[in-house]
Amino acid sequence: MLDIKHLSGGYQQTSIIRDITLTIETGNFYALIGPNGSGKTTLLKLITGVLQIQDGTITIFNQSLHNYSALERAKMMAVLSQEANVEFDFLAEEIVMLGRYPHQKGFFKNISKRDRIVVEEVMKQTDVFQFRHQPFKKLSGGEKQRVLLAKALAQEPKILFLDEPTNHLDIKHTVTMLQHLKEYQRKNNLTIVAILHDLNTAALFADKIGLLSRGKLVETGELSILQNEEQLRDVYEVAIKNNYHPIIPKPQISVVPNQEEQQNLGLEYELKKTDRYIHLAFNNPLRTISNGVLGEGLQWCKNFCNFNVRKDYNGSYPKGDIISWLRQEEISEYDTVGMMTAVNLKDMSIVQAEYEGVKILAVITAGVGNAVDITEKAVVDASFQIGTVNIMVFIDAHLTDGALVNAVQSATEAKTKAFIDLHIKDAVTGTFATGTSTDCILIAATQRGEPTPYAGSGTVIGKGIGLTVYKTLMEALRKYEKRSEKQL
Ligand SMILES: Nc1ncnc2c1ncn2[C@@H]1O[C@H](COP(=O)(O)OP(=O)(O)OP(=O)(O)O)[C@@H](O)[C@H]1O
Repeated sequence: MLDIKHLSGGYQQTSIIRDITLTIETGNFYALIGPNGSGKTTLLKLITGVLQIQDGTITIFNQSLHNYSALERAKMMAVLSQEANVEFDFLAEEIVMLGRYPHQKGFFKNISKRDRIVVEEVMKQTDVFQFRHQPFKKLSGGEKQRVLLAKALAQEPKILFLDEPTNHLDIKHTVTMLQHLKEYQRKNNLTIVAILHDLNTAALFADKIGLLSRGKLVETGELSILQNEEQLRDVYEVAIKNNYHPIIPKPQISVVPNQEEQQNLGLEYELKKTDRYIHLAFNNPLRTISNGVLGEGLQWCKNFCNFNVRKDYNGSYPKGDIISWLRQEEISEYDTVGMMTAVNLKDMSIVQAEYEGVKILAVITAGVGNAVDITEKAVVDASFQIGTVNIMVFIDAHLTDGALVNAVQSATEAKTKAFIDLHIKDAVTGTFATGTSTDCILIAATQRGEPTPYAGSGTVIGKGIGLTVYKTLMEALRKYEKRSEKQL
């Protein structure tokens, strides 16, 4: 355990670090974050004994730092400093071997078999084994950094101090280096104290965080420090929005730069309609939430497509099919929400309305062959009928993520109401259907104006969505009904 109490210190008479108290548990990966000049490197230098402390105490494994001899310290802690470009006139392997020095015995410090094994192992782990016979100075910045990390690991320290270890590394080597370090940390109960500038990297790999500002510790503790937008904004003097990594439950942050004023054309779009597909193209990306086959979840999209498929379509990779159709039409697959339907696209309904100054557009294709009452226990009939409701709602307003979810709810309530009013039934249970088994929905907002947190039935936008979706869906369902009757 590393225990720091009321620590102050710096250079000559200047106190850079002021009254810092913090504990780092053994086996933790502790990330020190903070803006340039906040004192991170100075704090590391005080902890590693490079700088004299002016006040306070540092206790490592229950002993004052000052009670350790130089050799004991070298065995206990290794440092990977920022000075990766020091010009050593050695081969890469010789540099790494220097890390074994505190473990070597005798006057001549002979290299043992174990030294060689450790050096080979750490060089492989840091992906520099292939450079072992090359002069250190001829390596690239990132390769040098990895060789110096290998040297630090060769020391087999109990505490590893890293000053911006990923500074020169590309994304692959950043991730692999930190993954190796995590593995090392777990296997050897290694304590890592790392200065990291990239807060998202810190969030992915650190167990605990310390936030420094102007030589003071603003906060130390859990990763939730990275979710405090206000505190980060005050310390870094830049607007920050927190969110989550899409795959793993770790916080991530996005900086919000001052945007150049861009013309947002609201709900202006071009509509292309063929027998095969409907395409609405907007000039500006819209904030979207959808369960589209393509572009699902929260995204920013400019293109919205609904593709017609045969009634017996049974693609094994529908997303891939949509991507190939988009490519044929030269529509970017990266900012597109793509849906599928077996409904005749001639029966698409489109309604634009305005409610207290908010414009709302609904584009719907509807069939009810797969109508289902979601509250009944019956098994869903898997046979494919022409029967999907694809709802696209475009709103000229600024919706928060929560409001987007609210909007999905409002549109869904309107859909169910239309089903009930038209007495559409679940073919298996005979009860009123609440939707169909493969319904798709998109809410897209222009994000013009002030953010609004709600879009439920108690709000103008929510009501607007409800009324527009209901009207559009009723029209689409009537068209579907007419065509079905004709076909009978
Ligand atoms: N050798 C030195 N002598 C005097 N002052 C120094 C010295 N090194 C750094 N400082 C000062 O100490 C303060 C903190 O510097 P430090 O390098 O600890 O910050 P940092 O948080 O690591 O910054 P960065 O993110 O830019 O690396 C700065 O104001 C810096 O000018």
